[in-house]
Amino acid sequence: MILNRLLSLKQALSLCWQSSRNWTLASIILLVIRSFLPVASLYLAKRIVDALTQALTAKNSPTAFQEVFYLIVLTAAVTILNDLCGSLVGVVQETQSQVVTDYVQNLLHAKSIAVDLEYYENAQYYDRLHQAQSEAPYRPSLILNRLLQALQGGISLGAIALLLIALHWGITLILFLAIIPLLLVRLQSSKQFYRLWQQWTAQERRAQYYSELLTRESHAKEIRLFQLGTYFQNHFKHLRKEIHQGKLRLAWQRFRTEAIAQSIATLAIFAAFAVIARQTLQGALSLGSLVMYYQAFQRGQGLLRDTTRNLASLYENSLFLSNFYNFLHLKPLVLDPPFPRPIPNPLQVGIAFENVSFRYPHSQRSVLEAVSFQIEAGETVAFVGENGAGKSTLIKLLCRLYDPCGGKITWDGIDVEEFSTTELRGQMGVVFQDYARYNLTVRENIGFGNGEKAAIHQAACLAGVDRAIARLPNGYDTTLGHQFDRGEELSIGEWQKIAIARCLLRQAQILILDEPTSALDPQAEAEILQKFNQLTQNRTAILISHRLSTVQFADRIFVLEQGKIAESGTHQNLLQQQGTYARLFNTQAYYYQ
Ligand SMILES: Nc1ncnc2c1ncn2[C@@H]1O[C@H](COP(=O)(O)OP(=O)(O)OP(=O)(O)O)[C@@H](O)[C@H]1O
Repeated sequence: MILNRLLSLKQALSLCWQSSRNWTLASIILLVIRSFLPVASLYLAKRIVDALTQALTAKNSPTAFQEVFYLIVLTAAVTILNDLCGSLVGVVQETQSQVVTDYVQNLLHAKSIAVDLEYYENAQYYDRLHQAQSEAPYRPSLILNRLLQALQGGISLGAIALLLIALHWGITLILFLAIIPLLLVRLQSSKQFYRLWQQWTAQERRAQYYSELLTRESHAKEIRLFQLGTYFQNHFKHLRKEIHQGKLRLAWQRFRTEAIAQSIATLAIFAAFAVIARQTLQGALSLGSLVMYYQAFQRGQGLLRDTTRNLASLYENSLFLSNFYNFLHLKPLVLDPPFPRPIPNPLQVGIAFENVSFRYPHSQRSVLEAVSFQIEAGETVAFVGENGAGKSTLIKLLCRLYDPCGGKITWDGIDVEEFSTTELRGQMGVVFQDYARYNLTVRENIGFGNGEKAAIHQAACLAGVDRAIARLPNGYDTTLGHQFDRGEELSIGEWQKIAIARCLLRQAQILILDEPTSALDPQAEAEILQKFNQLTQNRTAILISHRLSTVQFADRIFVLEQGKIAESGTHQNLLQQQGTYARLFNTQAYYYQ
């Protein structure tokens, strides 16, 4: 346990060091300077009182005021230096914490990209992500600051302890022991807070979800139409109230235990003060020493209190940071082989599914069962089937967003697990059913920094969105969506065409269109289909669609039923077979008559 905490501290410090060496060094230098200043001013106060007492006894000594004046100037200089360092610490800490926060955010983003898609379909992942995202960015610099403050307090305390030991070692020991209950109480409540915070994560996330529902454009229409606003607001308020009540209960509990522990420490200080007051009256101590010891007690108590707070905070921060490391240590399951094989380019034979079975992680339901088929290089195939038959799942497996639970997928006979995932995915141009809409310029939406102007324009023409782009105020440089200033919204069909253009721009060997024309008007659909041969020239293409008119041009059509290939053949073959395809086609054709 203690080892884990120490490891967390070490990791946090190395994060600070890696992200901001110079600022970390500056913090350490300021720490060293500020550690010795309180003791210096204590010592100077003693010297001033003693010099004054001597001057009063010696009466009219010409050098007496000179010495006192010199000591006062020195004390002023020490105080100014202390204030200056205090202000500098503020600047250094703020800058450093920004640098560290950005660094940690970068690590979080890099990990979010690297983890498998599976994690995004798992509530525990979101809990972890939320915990890491909400706490990790600022905890490492807080750890460094607390550690520096604890060290600074420790050094100052050490120096004060040396002063006090000269007075009486027993008193010093009692003063230090008296603070231990406070330290234990604070460590305990830090642990308790962390435990409760972990329990609150799911509630916090749910509350955040309600808040997003209420504030995002995506739900704005339905919320107004179905009058869901108050419903979500009440849920949000209820959850927040529960969390607040939990926090308040903890704060009261913390207050009660800390008050008792704090009183023990204060009583010890005043008992010690009574002892030195008695010694002064007995003439064993000078008045200057009395002042110095009194101040030493006061500062010592303050420092001890701060140090316990810093230690408890260090402990708490290290607990919170452990979530971040848990997140960083998530292991991807879709792995690259140690020595990836070059990907066949161009594909000679084709792609094959050999007895592929699949079940989503955390699900008992089998989605694909021993599915086998071959897609020849350059061929255009289509997958059709009812909702939930497993069509999109096939595509996810093909892109290695998941690996099959049984069987294998091959390219020219080589298992796809032998290729680098990045290279494999680089060979695929995919338009998913739930394609993304980026609130960026048209050019970025299609090219993302790749592709010449002409190539982007050509992709837009092929996808049939060039005319819509021409109507936008800044053409390809128009920002799309409502998120940012002067953004222009497109229709769903136009967004879909932009996604198709994005896919076409990639020089991918395999073109995959999952419901490519679901939002397109009949004219646009007809145009895309006419161009389809041109679009898939020299490429292998996979088409998924519920509109059977869209797929009849495919070289071969596979009908998926409950995770199995039920039929396959050309459009004409399948119609002649009088099976599921013929039934679905005739049903659709009937409604068009
Ligand atoms: N991420 C997931 N986790 C668990 N189960 C999933 C996940 N995605 C899909 N499924 C399940 O897998 C089955 C197949 O889903 P899939 O999306 O492949 O169907 P589909 O044939 O593409 O359907 P549609 O025509 O509606 O797009 C469904 O029963 C669905 O509930």
